[in-house]
Amino acid sequence: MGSNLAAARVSFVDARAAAALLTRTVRFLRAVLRAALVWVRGHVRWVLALVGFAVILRLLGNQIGSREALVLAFGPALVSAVWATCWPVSYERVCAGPARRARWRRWVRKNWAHLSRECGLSVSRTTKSRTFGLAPKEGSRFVASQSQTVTVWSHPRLMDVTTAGSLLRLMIRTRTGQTVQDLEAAAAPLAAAAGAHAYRCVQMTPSVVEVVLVMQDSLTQARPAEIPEAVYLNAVTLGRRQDGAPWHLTVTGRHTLVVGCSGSGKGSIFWGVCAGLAPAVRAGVVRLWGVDLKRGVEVGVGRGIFSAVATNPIEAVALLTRLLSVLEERGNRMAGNIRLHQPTQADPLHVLAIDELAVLTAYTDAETKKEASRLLAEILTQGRALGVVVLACVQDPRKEVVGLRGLFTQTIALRLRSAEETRMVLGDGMAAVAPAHRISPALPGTAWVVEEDGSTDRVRADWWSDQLVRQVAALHPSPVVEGLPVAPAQPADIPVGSDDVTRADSGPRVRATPASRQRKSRPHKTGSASRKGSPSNGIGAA
Ligand SMILES: Nc1ncnc2c1ncn2[C@@H]1O[C@H](COP(=O)(O)OP(=O)(O)OP(=O)(O)O)[C@@H](O)[C@H]1O
Repeated sequence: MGSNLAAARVSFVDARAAAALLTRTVRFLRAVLRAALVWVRGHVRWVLALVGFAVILRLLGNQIGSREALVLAFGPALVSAVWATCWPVSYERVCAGPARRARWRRWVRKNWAHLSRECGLSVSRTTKSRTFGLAPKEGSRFVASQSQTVTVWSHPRLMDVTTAGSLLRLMIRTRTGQTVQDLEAAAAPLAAAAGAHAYRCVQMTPSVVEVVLVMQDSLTQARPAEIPEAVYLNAVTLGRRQDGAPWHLTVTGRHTLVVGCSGSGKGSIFWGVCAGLAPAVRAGVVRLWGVDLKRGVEVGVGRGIFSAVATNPIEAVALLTRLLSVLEERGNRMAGNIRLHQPTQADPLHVLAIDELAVLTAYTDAETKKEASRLLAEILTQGRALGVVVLACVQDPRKEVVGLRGLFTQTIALRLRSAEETRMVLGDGMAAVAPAHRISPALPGTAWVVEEDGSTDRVRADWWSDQLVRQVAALHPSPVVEGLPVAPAQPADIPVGSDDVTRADSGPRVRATPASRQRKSRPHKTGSASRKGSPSNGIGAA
């Protein structure tokens, strides 16, 4: 009985293994067949010519030649299909990628005259031409001329066509009477004709423009962020550009405004900057100040890397007041000595990161709003040279919501609701070349940015999960906790008396700034904060 059961179990396991093997084999064969069909479709002329040749040979009675022609027709399809199915990466690198790029280049070169004409880049003029020839007349020949009207086209010169990865680059020189703006205006129809996902124009010289067509969208796949290890001050790597190159955002000396509707992925950029600076925070050369007006849900996850956190408008005003005092003290110290602040451990770069700026500048009571806007405007106007920079995220870019929009020196447009919003965020005329309002909701973290040279680029931020943020916060905690001004009436709420508390647990030690010591004992000057009483526990406890 027992041996029967064991035998039945063995045969059941065998049957399951056989079924699994069969399923895998069928799947593999289906994938090979699909790849072979793709290959045949891409080389249809080659296949048809050889099949035709094989048929002719067979009709002529040459069996062997006919078989060889068929092997030549379908052999490469089979080899490519097996290669592509089993080793897709090497197939793409060695075979499919170079062949595809060569096809793009050939297509542009071959069709340039047609493309340029259809995209409105060429002009034509009609001229009369006269042809001369010999005509017979009464037995003798004489020279006769014939006049006809011909159309002569003049195209901009296609100087070079290059490819790299999924990019097709066309270097175009204007024809006489044309401007680079004409070339840029034709980039959209050129991209549509080439079936490109996106495009951008870079002006190389006063008469040469490089049109970069993105033939395959490399931003469709979300990519998780990596825990930063090196100390970078000037810039952080936020994700990738549409050509696959890393997307670096300059932090030092810039105030950054991130605009995107709900769910557009502002969190990725917020954490890309804050977590990207975390090693520098731990080293003591950067100090992060967090204002999270979504009740602290965003900053709460990685609170450890912040020196100070505010989670409601009242706390935010207190935090801004404190930061402004740091800025003023630094300004007094720098006056007449240096013009641009250089971050050091004793004198770090201060980064104020605000999530949901609108709560502070539009959706709170009038007095708090006014005070917050005043403080923020001062920080924005004076901070750049004094080593205090701002990163602010907001959903609604309208002037009545973000009145300080013009004081930010760089903007990132995530998914927006309308072309009008794109214009507000990126500037006049940008809705056509950087259409942030057309970003798919399925691609959160995708944004349009305007480069320093005025060119635009599409980028996608890497994805910061809560777990990753927590890991970064645990790995790179801020060695300093800023004490913020509190109203004397309720001093017990926050760790008063420890202005700059040096954390005992980890990281390099950073001494308190003289300013913070001076301000420690002063009563809070800001009307709204002191009026409303003490900020809650959210402040000062990083
Ligand atoms: N870079 C990214 N890559 C992939 N998915 C992302 C990325 N960024 C965000 N997401 C996804 O989009 C969702 C919304 O992101 P996020 O919370 O950052 O949006 P938000 O703009 O801050 O929205 P809200 O203003 O409503 O808080 C996330 O839960 C996540 O699933």
